[in-house]
Amino acid sequence: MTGYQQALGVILDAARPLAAEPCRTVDALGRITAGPVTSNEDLPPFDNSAMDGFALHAGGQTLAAGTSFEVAGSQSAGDAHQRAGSGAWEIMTGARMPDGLDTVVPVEQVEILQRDAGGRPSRIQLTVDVEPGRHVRKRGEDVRRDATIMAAGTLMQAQHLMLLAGLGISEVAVVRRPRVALINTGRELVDDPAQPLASGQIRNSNGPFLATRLAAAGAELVYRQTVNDEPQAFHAALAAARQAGAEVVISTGAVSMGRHDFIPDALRVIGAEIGFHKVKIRPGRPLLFARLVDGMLFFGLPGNPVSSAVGLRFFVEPALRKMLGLPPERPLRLPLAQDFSKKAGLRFHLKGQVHCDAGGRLQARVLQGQESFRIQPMLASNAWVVVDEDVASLQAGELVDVHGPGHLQAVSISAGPDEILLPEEA
Ligand SMILES: Nc1nc2c(c(=O)[nH]1)N[C@H]1C(S)=C(S)[C@@H](COP(=O)(O)OP(=O)(O)OC[C@H]3O[C@@H](n4cnc5c(N)ncnc54)[C@H](O)[C@@H]3O)O[C@H]1N2
Ligand code: MOO
Repeated sequence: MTGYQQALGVILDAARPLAAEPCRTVDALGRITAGPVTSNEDLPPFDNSAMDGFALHAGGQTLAAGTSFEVAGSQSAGDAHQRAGSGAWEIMTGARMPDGLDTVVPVEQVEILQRDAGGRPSRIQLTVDVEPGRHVRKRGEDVRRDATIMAAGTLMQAQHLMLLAGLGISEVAVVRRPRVALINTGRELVDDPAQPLASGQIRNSNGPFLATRLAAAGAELVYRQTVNDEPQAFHAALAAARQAGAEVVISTGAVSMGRHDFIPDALRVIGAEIGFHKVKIRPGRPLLFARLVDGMLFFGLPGNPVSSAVGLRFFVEPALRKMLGLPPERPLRLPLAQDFSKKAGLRFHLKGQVHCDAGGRLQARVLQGQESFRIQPMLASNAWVVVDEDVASLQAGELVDVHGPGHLQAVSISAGPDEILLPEEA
């Protein structure tokens, strides 16, 4: 049987980085930059006031408390540049500094000595010493024109869109999303939640989960189909996936030892090159990886819900990462909350929970209910705890590898070691 690292090597050899495509900034959430992004503008675009107050000329000297100034003009946010001349200018937060002025004193730090007929300040006096350059946000202080603002391989989130918007960058080069097809196999599966179950039927829970996770992993789901256990139906779905432009095909079910586990043979008859079948892991041992004749990558994930989740997270997602131009993931290393023992010779991927101990330090816990058919414990899980093949037991406090729920989703931290809601307690 293939070890996990060896299997990963086979997958990464087969996966190829994808090309860049332009993307409107407004649509760039969750996309990955294909190259460095450079600013064409200064941010802020001009020197401006950080406070509501009065703009002054200090010329490098501290202005002493008690100094008084005529108020020569007023400048609000949005006003174009003006020449200041002598005296102070009333100024609002964000307003462009009048030419010749270099310092702002907040309105709270002046006494208004006189007002004009309209009630506006016409003469002021400083109540504190004012350092030169105070409360002025300089042109380009945040970002200089021609500066690199993002490296290649940056996952764009709201803050990236804010900076791009702030710099007037309306389009970015992103890595094209890997196009993925999902085929759920099994004559027992019912897709429509409104349809009552006939005897022997179950609901297709893997389909919605995998579709959701694929989107979160940066892929585009171009085709999805549920098929029975007939190779013809599977071959038809494969053809439709190809037609839809899929470059990765994921199936669930029918990869183990049963009479209806047709996937390996159905792949062989169409000339697929099987990279591996069965990996030294739990859950998800019967997992299969193949390359189809046209170069499509094929992942045959086992049908049990958690096995399919592990297959996606630890086999498909590394391939997507490579296609997206991202480096391999580095797990967190966190102390284990409890003693844990397992079968040596298999790498375990466990429903885990990261939380803070009583002292506020992070810990990782292996949840109860690890069987691969059990979905409910996944609701208490915010991370995957991974224990390597050669390890048989770990003591509380030893470090373990912890992975987020998806390769683009960091571990979120639970407030406390919430017990999972077990069926008998529900
Ligand atoms: N004799 C052996 N039997 C099994 C072995 C083995 O080594 N020898 N391995 C077990 C392991 S481990 C797993 S995992 C499963 C994998 O089986 P398959 O990938 O062939 O999957 P199925 O038999 O089609 O389904 C397994 C299980 O999952 C349910 N299922 C399938 N699809 C879905 C779906 N879309 N949503 C929800 N649940 C689904 C299905 O009804 C079965 O209960 O094989 C073991 N057997
Ligand atoms: O290991 Mo199989 O993946 O479900 O139980």
